[in-house]
Amino acid sequence: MAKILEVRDTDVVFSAGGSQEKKALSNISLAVGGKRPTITAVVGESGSGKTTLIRLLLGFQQPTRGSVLYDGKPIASGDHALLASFRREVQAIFQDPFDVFNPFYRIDHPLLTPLKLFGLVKSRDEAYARIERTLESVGLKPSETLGKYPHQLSGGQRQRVMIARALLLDPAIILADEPVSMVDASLRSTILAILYEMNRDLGISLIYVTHDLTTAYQVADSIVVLHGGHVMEVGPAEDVIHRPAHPYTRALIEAVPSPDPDKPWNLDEQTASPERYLPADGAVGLYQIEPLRAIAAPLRAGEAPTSAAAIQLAISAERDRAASLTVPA
Ligand SMILES: Nc1ncnc2c1ncn2[C@@H]1O[C@H](COP(=O)(O)OP(=O)(O)OP(=O)(O)O)[C@@H](O)[C@H]1O
Repeated sequence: MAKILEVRDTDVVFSAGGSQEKKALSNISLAVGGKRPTITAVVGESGSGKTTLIRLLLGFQQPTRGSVLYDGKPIASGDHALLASFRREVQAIFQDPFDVFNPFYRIDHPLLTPLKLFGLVKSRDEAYARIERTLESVGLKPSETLGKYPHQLSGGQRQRVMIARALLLDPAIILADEPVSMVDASLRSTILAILYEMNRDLGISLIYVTHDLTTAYQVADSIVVLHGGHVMEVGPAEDVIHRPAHPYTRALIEAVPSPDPDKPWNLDEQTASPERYLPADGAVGLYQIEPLRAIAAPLRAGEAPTSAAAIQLAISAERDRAASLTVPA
């Protein structure tokens, strides 16, 4: 059964010079994984503690109080078997894919290394077959990706290679720290759709960290609102957005920009035609669209497209378009 990754009653306090202290996280409890794969969005402004939370969940940051548990056991317990499964089953996707890749290695290197490290393949051919399959699953052409150096790929391609790298290890949980904040709007849709499909089709649980409530609403089952290291509000995405309980959440929602300044962010217009949200260049508008999670099943032949399904098709078309772009030499 899928394991649970959990932080329980944790504080993280940093030294802020001299006797000064900065409490980056206060009394945080959060769990992800388990039987039903979910997407949990952690939403907060700059400095709210989002990255500290991800670092805590990855075991890169020690809690000052409380514990980080995987499969019910503290990851800091020195249990090597637990740590090995944690390192393979819990993967991360970061904001800036350029930071992650060593510029002196071809893109093949960071894809081959974890496969070898975890003993997941018996031969180089098997490794490449697996890598090629995974690259294709995130909309990349292996022939245009492998053998290249990181700077020869676009930001969106690098981001997808990073997602492929996480997927190669067949993870149960993915922690995505602002995975779309450095890419343009059309790639944002593509990458969000990939994250959504990882959850729906591969049964991976995700924590999606973002400062953007609209994309959180689009993909997440539940939303955690973080402010000053405290959880302000947590609940199903529908409730947090439509019926925010905390004044801070209400303020965040009111601050979401609308594509039409004369029109407020109106999530009640879910039955409206989706075409109005699709800009002429085919990129899917991120505002006022229906949540991807509303799509329960793919379209069947002859079935009238719902507006949500039409958006999904537009996203797929956009992904195909992005995948067909050739890499400049
Ligand atoms: N190593 C550190 N030493 C001291 N203070 C830190 C350290 N890391 C983070 N902080 C502080 O903790 C708070 C939370 O930082 P964190 O990076 O988690 O926020 P964030 O929500 O990810 O912000 P952003 O969206 O800008 O990346 C901030 O006030 C930050 O200055």
